[in-house]
Amino acid sequence: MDFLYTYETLKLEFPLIEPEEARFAIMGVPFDGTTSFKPGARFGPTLIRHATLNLESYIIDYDVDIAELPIADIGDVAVVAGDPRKTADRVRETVEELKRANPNVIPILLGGEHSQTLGAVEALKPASYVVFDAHLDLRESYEDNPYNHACVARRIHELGVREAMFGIRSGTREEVEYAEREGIAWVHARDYDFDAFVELVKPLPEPVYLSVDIDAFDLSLVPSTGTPEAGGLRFWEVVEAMEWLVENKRIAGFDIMEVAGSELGDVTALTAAKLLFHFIGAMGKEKP
Ligand SMILES: N=C(N)NCCCCNCCCN
Ligand SMILES: [Mn+2]
Ligand SMILES: [Mn+2]
Repeated sequence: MDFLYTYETLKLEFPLIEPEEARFAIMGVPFDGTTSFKPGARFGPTLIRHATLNLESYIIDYDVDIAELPIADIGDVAVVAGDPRKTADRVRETVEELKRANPNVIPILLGGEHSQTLGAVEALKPASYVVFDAHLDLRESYEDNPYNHACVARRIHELGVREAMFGIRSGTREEVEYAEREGIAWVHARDYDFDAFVELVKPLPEPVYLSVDIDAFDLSLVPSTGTPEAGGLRFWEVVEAMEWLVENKRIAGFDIMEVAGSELGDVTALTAAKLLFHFIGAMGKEKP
């Protein structure tokens, strides 16, 4: 099917199907118009798709071959350079088109700045937002723009979506106070463990939107990202949390954001690609 705002890109290497028939629909959002520190998020979606070429489609952990699952790739959303709100509007409209064509499909965004998660959340209207991130992203505005990537969790909270954040190690005093005042739960990367995750996420209402800002991981795994921060989470810590969510909660959508870089085979994209395959594999295992 055709979408108003997407265009064709590099695809995964195994056969894909049309979005109308798919259980998962991958879409790239190559937006980096408000990147504050390290550039290259516009290449994130392409770098992640390219990095998947290195991976087996058979996921050894789950005895699932994701090449046998119904996956679509609808390409990349055409961005409005420098305008995160207009681009997120296109993301929202694209996800709405997708859900109209196939109400059961789970959109998977590859980004691209975290600002773009807002468009998907607006379209999907989840009850809860679970996010792995180094940053609180609770600013009222950043660099004169309320739709900057550093404000995305605040905009989502304002929609009435319940939030829980993990891997946090950066924010302003105002953001910390806002979280406290608004009852937004977050766990510092230093304090993170599986039990802390389950305790906070268990009571959350469904469906849940799961967002992974790639900078949540330890810097050694994700050197190419917009605002890198030392001291993050291990790969399997995030995978184990994701597995619990997939087993225990209805998932509305998933994204892997803030992947940047300028070289094929970048470590960051390899981390993101493996996480992507594990998400699809875990979903394929749990709910056939
Ligand atoms: N959500 C985010 N990614 N926030 C990070 C914003 C950039 C903070 N720079 C502060 C630099 C002060 N010298
Ligand atoms: Mn971040
Ligand atoms: Mn973020």
